[in-house]
Amino acid sequence: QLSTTFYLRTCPNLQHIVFDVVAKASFSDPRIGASLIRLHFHDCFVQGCDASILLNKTATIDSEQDAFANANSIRGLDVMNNIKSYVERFCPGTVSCADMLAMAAEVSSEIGGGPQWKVLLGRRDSLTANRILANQNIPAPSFTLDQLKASFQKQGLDPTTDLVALSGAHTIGRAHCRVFVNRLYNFNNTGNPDPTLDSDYLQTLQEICPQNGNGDSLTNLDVSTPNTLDNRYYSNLRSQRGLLQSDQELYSTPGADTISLVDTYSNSKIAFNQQFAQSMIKMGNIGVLTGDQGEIRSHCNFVNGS
Ligand code: HEM
Ligand SMILES: [Ca+2]
Ligand SMILES: [Ca+2]
Repeated sequence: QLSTTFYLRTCPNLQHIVFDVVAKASFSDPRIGASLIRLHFHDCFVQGCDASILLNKTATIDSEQDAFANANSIRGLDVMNNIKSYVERFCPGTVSCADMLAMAAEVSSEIGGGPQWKVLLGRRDSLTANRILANQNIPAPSFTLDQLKASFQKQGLDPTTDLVALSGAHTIGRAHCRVFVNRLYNFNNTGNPDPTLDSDYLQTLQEICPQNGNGDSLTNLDVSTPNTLDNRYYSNLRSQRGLLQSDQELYSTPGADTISLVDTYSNSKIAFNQQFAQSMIKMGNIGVLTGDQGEIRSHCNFVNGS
C-alpha cells in the first residue's frame, strides 16, 4: 500500500530537506538521531505509525507525550517541527508527519553510521492520540523476555528476529538512571544487584547512579560506541554490559531463542545492518492510515482546525 515514490512528483526535494535538518541538528546534538529513531518507535507501537505521538495535549487530545515512557524522556519534537516548516514552504499540505518520522529515523541511521534503506511512504496522520494505549503498548525496561516477546507479537512483529534486531537501536542514545537503577542495588527485591551485570560495569554505573539519587542522571545505552549505530550493542550483551534489563534478557535468559541471534549480529555488522533495515521497514508499516483516512496535518502537534 505504501510506496517509495509517493512524493516523487509532489515533493521532489523532501529527502534533502529531512536529511539537511537532521544533519544540522546532529552537529550541535549528537544524540538527536537516537531520539528521532525512538520517536518513530513510540509512534508505531500506539495506533500504528500515524504521528499520534506528536499531538500535544488539548481539551480533546490525551497526549501520548504524557505517557510514562515518554514524559521527561522523548526528545526531537522541535526537530520534527523544524522539518515540517521547511516541508510546508516547499510542498504545502502534502507530506504527513507520520512519513516525516519514518524518514527522520532512516536519515538518523545513515548519519549515525548504520544502514540505509528505501523508506516506504504514503502514511496519513491520525485525528486522535491515546495515552492509555501508549502506557499499555510501549514495553518497559524491566520487562522479562516473555513480556518483550508478547509486546512485539501484539504489533505483528516477529518476537525473535524483529525484537533482537530492533533492540539494537540501543547501540546509540542515553538512558536515565531511574530506568535501570533497580538493577544496581536491589534487583527484584533481592537486596542484591542483578547477577547478569558485569561487576566492573556495575561499579561504574553505581558511581553514576547513587542508590538514593533522583534518577535524573544520564548514561550511554552502549558503553562501547555510544554515538555510532554499529553492532557493538550485541557484544556488550555477551559480556554482561547491557544497560537495561530488557537488553540483557535477550542474552541471559536461559535457553532463549534470542541468544544465537545476539551471537550472529555481534559477529557480523552486515547481518545486523541487513536485519535492522528490514525490521525498521516492517515496524514502519504497523497500522498505517492511507488513502483518504486521517489527514495531512498542517502542524504536527495539532489536528487540523483545532
Ligand atoms: C525492546 C523493548 C524496548 C525497551 C524496554 C526500551 C526502553 C528504553 C528506555 C527505558 C530508554 C531510556 C529512556 C530514558 O531514560 O529517558 C530507551 C532509549 C532508547 N530507545 Fe528503547 N526500548 C526498547 C526498544 C527500542 C526500539 C525497538 C527502538 C528503536 C527501533 C529503541 C530506540 C531507543 C533509542 C534510540 C533510545 C535512546 C533515545 C535518546 O537518547 O534520546 N528502543 N529505550
Ligand atoms: Ca501512533
Ligand atoms: Ca554503538
